[in-house]
Amino acid sequence: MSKAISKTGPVRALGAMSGTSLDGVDTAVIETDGVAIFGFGEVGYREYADQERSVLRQGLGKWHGPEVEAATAVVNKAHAEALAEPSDVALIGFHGQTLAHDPQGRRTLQVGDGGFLAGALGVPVVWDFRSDDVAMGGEGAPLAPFFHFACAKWFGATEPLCFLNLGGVGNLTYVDPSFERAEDAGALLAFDTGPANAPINDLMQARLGLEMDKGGAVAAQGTVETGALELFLAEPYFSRMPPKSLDRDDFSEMIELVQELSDPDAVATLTGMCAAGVVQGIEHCPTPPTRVLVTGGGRHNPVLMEMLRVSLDCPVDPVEAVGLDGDMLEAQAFGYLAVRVARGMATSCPGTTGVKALVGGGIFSVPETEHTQP
Ligand SMILES: Nc1ncnc2c1ncn2[C@@H]1O[C@H](COP(=O)(O)OP(=O)(O)OP(=O)(O)O)[C@@H](O)[C@H]1O
Ligand SMILES: CC(=O)N[C@H]1[C@@H]2OC[C@@H](O2)[C@@H](O)[C@@H]1O[C@H](C)C(=O)O
Repeated sequence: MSKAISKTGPVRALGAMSGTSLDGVDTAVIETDGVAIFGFGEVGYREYADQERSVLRQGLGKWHGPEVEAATAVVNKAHAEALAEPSDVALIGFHGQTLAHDPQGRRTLQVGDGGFLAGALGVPVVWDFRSDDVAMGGEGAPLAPFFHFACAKWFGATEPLCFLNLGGVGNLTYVDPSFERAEDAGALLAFDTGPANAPINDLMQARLGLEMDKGGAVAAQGTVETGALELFLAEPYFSRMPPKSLDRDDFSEMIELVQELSDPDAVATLTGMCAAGVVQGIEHCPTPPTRVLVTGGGRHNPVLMEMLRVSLDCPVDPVEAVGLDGDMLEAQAFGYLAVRVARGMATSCPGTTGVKALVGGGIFSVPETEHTQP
């Protein structure tokens, strides 16, 4: 297989994402020239074993030391397995696992070694997508917005709309598809809306020994406690102008706000907090979006989706409504971004991460030599 990436035309790239929920590695093929999407291909999923997940969990919030090394080994092994198929790809975009994120301190850590994976898989790997943006004063997240812009063009959107990712953390991208390029000032505004599923999962685990509130079944039995919700919304994060981003556990103390509540009321209230963060966030959009397209695991939670529908003035649908795959959008995004990095194109801009100028972040590692800048 040729190790060089052609300078023009579509590339078949494989993206991999290990998200803040710590459930597993999503992989997805995308065909793109770094601007337009030409097609979507095979998808895969490699779940973390319980023991692996607990190693990752122990690494959360740490920047170095044995826990970080152990988490790196888990991420390397899981991705070497997850990315072995399909083999006929020209490039891999490897996000890694975020252990810690502190843009104000100009540091962010996604573990996993792209140089090792390039050697193991025999395919060039783009990785460490966030560090350059953070080093240049950006938030380092979210990075999916350039891909969201391409998705809007792909399905023929003509009016401003939002993509909402409800993973462990929530993030929103406002897209104005009347602009020609994602880089154009005003085409994109993006930011993290607040905690999404992470606190719900944490509470479900701590109280009921369950991984998640499947189908919103527990929340559906409860009532949102408005006092706790108001305290949550008083957090300065919500009035801060975007772009802005969060670490997975930045709001971990919110569980204390629901400590005295019954299980159903506590879960309902955490679900309400996720929805309220989104509703508050949408107020920051330059114009009201004509629709909200929801991606990530939270779209499978009907209680959460209904809370959004009753509070927002536009249709709220899963991204499947426009032919996209909400379980794979982030993996596709990092395949897409890898092609942009390989071709020297930007991956973030002032509207997406608050960085002062366009940034094309990422390390490009080829199988023979490691850690080569593109
Ligand atoms: N059927 C379901 N019912 C309720 N919640 C669900 C369901 N399926 C998934 N979820 C929630 O979605 C979470 C997984 O979402 P997702 O895979 O988008 O997260 P992630 O990609 O790891 O996070 P992030 O986008 O923050 O990096 C699960 O941990 C769970 O909380
Ligand atoms: C630092 C980090 O890993 N951030 C993730 C996280 O998960 C959701 C939200 O917080 C988002 O900002 C980002 O991921 C998506 C893929 C992004 O960069 O667009």
